[in-house]
Amino acid sequence: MVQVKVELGCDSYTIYVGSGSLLLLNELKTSMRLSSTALLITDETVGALYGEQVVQMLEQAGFQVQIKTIVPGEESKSLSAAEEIYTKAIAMRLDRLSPIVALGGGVVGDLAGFVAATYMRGVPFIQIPTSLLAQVDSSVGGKVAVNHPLGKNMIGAFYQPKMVLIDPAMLDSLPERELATGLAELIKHGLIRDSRLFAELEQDYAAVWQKDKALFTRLISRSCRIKADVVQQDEKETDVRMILNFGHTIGHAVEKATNFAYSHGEAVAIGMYGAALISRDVGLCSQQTVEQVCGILQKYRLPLQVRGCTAGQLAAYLLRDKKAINGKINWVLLTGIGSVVVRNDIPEQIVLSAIAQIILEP
Ligand SMILES: O=C(O)C(=O)C[C@@H](O)[C@H](O)[C@H](O)COP(=O)(O)O
Ligand SMILES: [Zn+2]
Repeated sequence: MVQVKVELGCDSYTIYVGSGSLLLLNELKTSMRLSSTALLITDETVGALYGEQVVQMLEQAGFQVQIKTIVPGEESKSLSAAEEIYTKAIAMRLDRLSPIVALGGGVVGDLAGFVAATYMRGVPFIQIPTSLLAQVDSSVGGKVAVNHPLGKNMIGAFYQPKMVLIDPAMLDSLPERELATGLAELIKHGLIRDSRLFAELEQDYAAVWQKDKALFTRLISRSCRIKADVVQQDEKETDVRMILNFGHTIGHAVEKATNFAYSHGEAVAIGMYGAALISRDVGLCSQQTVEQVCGILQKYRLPLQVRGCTAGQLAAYLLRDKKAINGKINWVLLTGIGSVVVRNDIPEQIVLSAIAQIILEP
C-alpha cells in the first residue's frame, strides 16, 4: 500500500492507496477517538455495490452506522440534498465527534464534505472515493461544495478529510465513460506539473483501459502526490493552487451551458483544449504542444469540442467564473508539457477565437 501524506499542520492527513486500504477503517474509532455513531453517505449505484461491505467494516470497528443514499448525478450537489442530510444527522443524534463517511465519486464526496464542514460547525470527515476522478482529484485537498442554479461549486468551504482510503479495485465496476472522466484530471496533473506522468499516460493507454491495478496504484498515488504538494503550499487557493484549475474555466462553463450533458472530466478536456489554444495564441506554447494535448485527449476518448450550446452562452458563463477578480478571469495557461502560468491579461479577441474553435454546430 502506498501512503501519501498531506502536511497541513493540525489538519494533516494520510491518503492510503492500494488493495486492503479499507481495512484501516478498523482502527478509525480508536486512532481518532471518535463517537460511536457514524453516518455513511453514498449514492444508489455505489451503495448497491459496496455499501454493505463498508457498513460491516464500520460496525466491526465499533460504530452504529446509518446510511443516507442519494440519487447519483450532479443534481444531488444541492442545498436541498444537504438539508435532507442535516435532518437525518439531527434525527440520529450525530454529535461533534461522529464521523461522516463519503463512499462514492466526486458528487458524493463534495456533498458529504460540505455537510461535514457545516453540521455543528464541522465533524470528522472520511473519504472513500470509488471513481477515478474522486481517487485522483476530488477526494484530496479539502474542496467541498454544492452547486447553485447560477454556477457550479458556488457554495462551499475548504474542509480537509481526516483520512482518504483508496482501493483501485473499486474501479473494476466503473463504466468506461466514468474512467475517461477521471483520466482527464490525471492528464491535467501531468500537463500542469509532471511531464513524465504525461509521457507515461501517452504510452500506457492499453494497460489503462485494462484497469491494470499496479499501474493504477502508481498513477493514483502520483496524482495525489502532485495535488498534495500544491495544496500544502496554498491550501486556500490564493496563489499556486489556482493551477489545479487548468481547463476548468471553460470546463465549468461547458457543464453549466449544456446543463451537465458533459461529465466533469469531459468538460475539463474541452476546457484544456481551449486553454491550450489560448496559450498558443498568446505565444506561451507551441503548436506542437497543442497537438500533444489533442493527441492524448483523443487517445482517451475525451472530447475536444462541445455541442449543444452557443459561443454567447459559454462566454456568459465564463464571466461568472468564481476565479475572476474585478471581472478579470485568471487563466491557467500552458508554457509546455508539465508547466503552466496564471495570467489575467488575455485579450478578449483571443478568448473568443478559442471559444469559436471549441463549439460544434448543432
Ligand atoms: O482542488 C482544486 O483546487 C481543484 O481546482 C481541482 C478541480 O479539479 C476540481 O474540479 C475542483 O472542485 C474545482 O473547484 P472550483 O473551485 O473550480 O469549483
Ligand atoms: Zn476538476
